[in-house]
Amino acid sequence: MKNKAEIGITGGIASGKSTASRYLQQQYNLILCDADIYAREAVEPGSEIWQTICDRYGSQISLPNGQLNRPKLGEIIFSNSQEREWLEGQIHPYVGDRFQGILDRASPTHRLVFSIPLLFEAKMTNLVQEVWVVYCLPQQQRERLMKRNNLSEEEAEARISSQMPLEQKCEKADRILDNSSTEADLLIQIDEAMASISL
Ligand SMILES: CC(C)(COP(=O)(O)OP(=O)(O)OC[C@H]1O[C@@H](n2cnc3c(N)ncnc32)[C@H](O)[C@@H]1O)[C@@H](O)C(=O)NCCC(=O)NCCS
Ligand SMILES: Nc1ncnc2c1ncn2[C@@H]1O[C@H](COP(=O)(O)OP(=O)(O)OP(=O)(O)O)[C@@H](O)[C@H]1O
Repeated sequence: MKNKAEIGITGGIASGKSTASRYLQQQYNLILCDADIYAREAVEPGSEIWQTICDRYGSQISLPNGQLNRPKLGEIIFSNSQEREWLEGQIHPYVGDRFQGILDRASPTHRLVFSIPLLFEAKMTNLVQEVWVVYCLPQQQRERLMKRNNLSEEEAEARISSQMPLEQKCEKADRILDNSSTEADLLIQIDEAMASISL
């Protein structure tokens, strides 16, 4: 059993968390545990949370194969903060329990990195020893998100503004990774960080 993961990676949507955490997994053999995966697991067809969501939003929210219509759910929750908080209230306890279960089962020799987009918002800082925030400039974040998810400027802005401002996350960070230059530059900063904490 472990009390905490060595590193918690957070940041803004599309700021570069996956890029950073994948590198820690591949280059440094840390075991990567990703909140987005657990949030998807929580709403697998047939689960209790899936049923609760279907009951609330009706047939518009599921696809013919039973999976949730994620773009539709995104439209609903990113344009209405009450609905977003309701959905988070369903999913975050499941995600928190999932991380706790991993700590309970981990051997002290395992080195873990938890990637948690809403680490501060969902009050999950107690799960990790150090919080690393991946930062990029607001305009880059918007452009990367629009490009990757094929969103309009307005849709991208709604998603970004539903999270704690990235500047505020940086103030709470133990370490800031600046991803406003190239991806290669981000990886160099990770190498420097890893050298200084000798994991
Ligand atoms: C709204 C949903 C269905 C949209 O799904 P979609 O496949 O388009 O996006 P995906 O799940 O890959 O999330 C992409 C990114 O959006 C951001 N994001 C997700 N949920 C939220 C949220 N509630 N508030 C702010 N940002 C969020 C995160 O940075 C995440 O990495 C989905 O994001 C969801 O179920 N969100 C609620 C669960 C949650 O809070 N997840 C974050 C785990 S800490
Ligand atoms: N330094 C960079 N320069 C240009 N594009 C980048 C850079 N770093 C990441 N990207 C691109 O930006 C997008 C977001 O990166 P990534 O998926 O790592 O972010 P994320 O924080 O994990 O996103 P999400 O919150 O949506 O899960 C990806 O398409 C990625 O290829």
